[in-house]
Amino acid sequence: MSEQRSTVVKGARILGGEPADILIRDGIIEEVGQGLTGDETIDARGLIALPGLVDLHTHLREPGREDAETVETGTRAAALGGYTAVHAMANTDPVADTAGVVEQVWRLGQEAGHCDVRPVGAVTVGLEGERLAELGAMADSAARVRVFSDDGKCVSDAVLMRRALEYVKAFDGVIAQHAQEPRLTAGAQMNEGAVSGRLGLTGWPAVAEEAIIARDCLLAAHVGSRLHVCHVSTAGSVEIIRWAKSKGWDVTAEVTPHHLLLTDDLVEDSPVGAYNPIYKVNPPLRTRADVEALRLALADGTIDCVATDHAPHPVEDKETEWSAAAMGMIGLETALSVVHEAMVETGLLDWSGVAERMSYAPARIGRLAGHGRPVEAGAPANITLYDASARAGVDPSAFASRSRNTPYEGRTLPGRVVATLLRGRPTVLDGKLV
Ligand SMILES: NC(=O)N[C@@H](CC(=O)O)C(=O)O
Repeated sequence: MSEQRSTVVKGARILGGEPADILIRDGIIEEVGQGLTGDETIDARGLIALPGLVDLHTHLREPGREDAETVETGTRAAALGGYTAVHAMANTDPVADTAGVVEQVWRLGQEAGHCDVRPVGAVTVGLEGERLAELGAMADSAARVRVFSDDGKCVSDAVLMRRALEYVKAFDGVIAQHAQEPRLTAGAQMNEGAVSGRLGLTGWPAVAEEAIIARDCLLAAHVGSRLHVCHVSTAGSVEIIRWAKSKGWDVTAEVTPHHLLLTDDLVEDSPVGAYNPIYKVNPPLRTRADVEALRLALADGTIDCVATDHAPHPVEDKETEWSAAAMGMIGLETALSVVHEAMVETGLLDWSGVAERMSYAPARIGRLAGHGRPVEAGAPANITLYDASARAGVDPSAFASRSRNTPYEGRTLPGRVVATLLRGRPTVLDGKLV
């Protein structure tokens, strides 16, 4: 039998270390060393090699809102952002609450081929918070669902939450909770605090997030199951998660890039004026003190990973008055640069810390085989090549996402994803889709 063609990535600094060559054959890293040669060569001199990024929280909008994003456009954006796998959230139309829908999303991901798409299953039928969805059927389906979430809505009924936590133990699943006590946030428009007071917008108190996280940590401990907390946004939430982890409970958490960088002051005073819905997001942007606590928690491991909460919306749903605008920001194509600025340039994380929080941990939490492995011999060749010395203004018109609702337009961010390899096959080269 003839040997598969090989590729060598030349001179990459794995996790920012000394330059090395990475020899890839048949989708697997065969060898890491010096002076390696292959049938094809990718020049990676000066670039940092990271394990392919994994997102636990992506809204791909298909089926149902293809005007905002499709699996094709969202996974193109993911590849350009350095991702080799994304978890597609369940708040589609129809909702991903059956084996049929999750298999459809999984197949669309395979057909698109830009990165692996692992569907998230809804916890409750129609995200309505009344009856458990077919969790077992989704777990057993071809999509092999392990992460379940009603994201966008909170599983606020404590009995249902308990049952869901118990149920997923059978297949090592995890409930990813969108922690938002609904009655404490009825009509809420932005973080409750000094800025919401001045602007006259209904506040979204930190306690609405923290109360649910505290309850769910206790429930997860009570039934001995796994809880994952979506998009942690307050300093108080960090304290609760730190406490739950100190007890040895199986609780993990994510933070979004935007909650690591942006604050609620932007709603009042930003380069684009006040009341600009580009800053409207769920959970809301919080205070500088919250941002500082989230950064420290990500650095010390209290928060396990970064997840984008890439939430595309069409122009007509965002460019409207604040109270009518949709909540959400896109993030796949800027995530690594934002983490670079918030965590690496501040000295809080090095590149191995970034690899842990943007690749290893999310793959582990999602039980996603084949991703989140170190760049070393024997691992699948899922690799992101990053130019940490680049610096450029964010230009949304260049994005692959179908939507443009980025809060970073015009802002200069560090770094640039130069190439992404999915099982050895380049999905992005020279910063462009292959
Ligand atoms: N994160 C967001 O602001 N929006 C999410 C869902 C949500 O409301 O959490 C979306 O689907 O648009």
